[in-house]
Amino acid sequence: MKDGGRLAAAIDVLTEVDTYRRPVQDGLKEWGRRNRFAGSGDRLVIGNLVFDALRHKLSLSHIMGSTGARAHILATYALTWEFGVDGLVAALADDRFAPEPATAEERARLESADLDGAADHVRADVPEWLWSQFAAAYGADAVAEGQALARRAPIDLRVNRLKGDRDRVIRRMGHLPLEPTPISPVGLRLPPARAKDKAPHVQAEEGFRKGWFELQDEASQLAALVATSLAPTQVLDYCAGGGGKTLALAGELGNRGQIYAHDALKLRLAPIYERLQRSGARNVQVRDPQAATLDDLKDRMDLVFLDVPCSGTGVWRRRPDSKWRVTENALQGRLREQSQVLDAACGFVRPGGHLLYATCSLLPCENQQQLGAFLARNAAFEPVSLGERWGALFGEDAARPRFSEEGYATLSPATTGTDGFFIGLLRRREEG
Ligand SMILES: C[S@@+](CC[C@H](N)C(=O)[O-])C[C@H]1O[C@@H](n2cnc3c(N)ncnc32)[C@H](O)[C@@H]1O
Repeated sequence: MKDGGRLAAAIDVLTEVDTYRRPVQDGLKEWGRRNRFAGSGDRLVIGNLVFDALRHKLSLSHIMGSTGARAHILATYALTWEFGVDGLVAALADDRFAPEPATAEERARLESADLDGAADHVRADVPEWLWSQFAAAYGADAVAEGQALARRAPIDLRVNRLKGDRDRVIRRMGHLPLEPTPISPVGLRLPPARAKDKAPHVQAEEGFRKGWFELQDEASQLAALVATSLAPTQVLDYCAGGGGKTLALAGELGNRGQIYAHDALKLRLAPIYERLQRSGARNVQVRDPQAATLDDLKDRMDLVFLDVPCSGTGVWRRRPDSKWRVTENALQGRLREQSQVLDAACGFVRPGGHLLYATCSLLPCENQQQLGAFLARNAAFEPVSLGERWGALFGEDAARPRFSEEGYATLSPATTGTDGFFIGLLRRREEG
């Protein structure tokens, strides 16, 4: 396919995604079934166009004076992908499967790419109903935070210290442009793919199959490093899911102590068994909720790690379609789950032990406010400031997240170059 036909296909897919609020991957699959002539390269470019259009949905609507899929896709090609108006006009002229040529008004709007007079949430590409929370939390930086969340994310790898170190992985994977991550000492980063390019499929690498590394954003790596810096020997990963954090904790604990991996949903734990095998971790016990209870762990854990379900506002770079699907109702549901998880899991912490609460959200209601409410219900716990530890853990020159009064850390693409992520550390008082 030429670019003209790909632009037409992207408009079709985006129309479907917008109309039925479908995940992009479903829309792409359906389009692929109906158009079997398209190759994988075509599907990649079509997908990239749709995802990038969704990243900038509000600002592109303002520039184009239209909320339609055609306007968004044409603007993505000309502006975000930097083919310019001439490049777009040429692509549309060059292919009989292309959409209609750009109108004079479309061309003029693309030429001026004017965001003057656009509201802040439009310039930030943040859904309007969430803007008051963003603005309250990030003040003068809120637009920059939103804009950083609208860019493509790099691919971060976490090197598994049970199997080697960062230098070895760089040496053995010299065909990829890997760079050490700026903050995490076990992270490696690949730059985001540009425009039509395909991101490298790192899971096809020999090193992945051998367990030298896992895919994991730097923010999640840092949460695990904060946790293991407490040198815990008994750890409960209460919301272990597919095991991303469990594996990171295990990689740092060097097979010492015991990690219990639990999740409310047996199905969510399914990938963990194969991942643990690949990683070489031998100190992880998976507690399937249907087969085992956690009663024997009450009051015994040095550390309870809570990677709770959340709105996912911090990972919009990776899932731009989720930005427009999240609803007030869903957010309220997550808030209820988070407080239930906190109340259910805190009883496993031993006196003097720690509870680490993490979300991939940038909304204070899911983060510091959720912990504030928990502390009001549980006098046995107190906050532990990460602000004072950050430099000692990651180096005095390391980028610093925003720290709340209590010392909770909020990481974000704009401040730490990571996904948006919250880490709050609490300690159970000795007498609690
Ligand atoms: C953010 S995901 C965890 C991701 C995982 N830690 C990782 O790094 O791959 C949140 C998990 O919490 C689980 N969950 C939700 N409610 C729960 C509850 N009440 N108790 C335990 N787990 C719960 C969900 O099933 C989901 O797997």
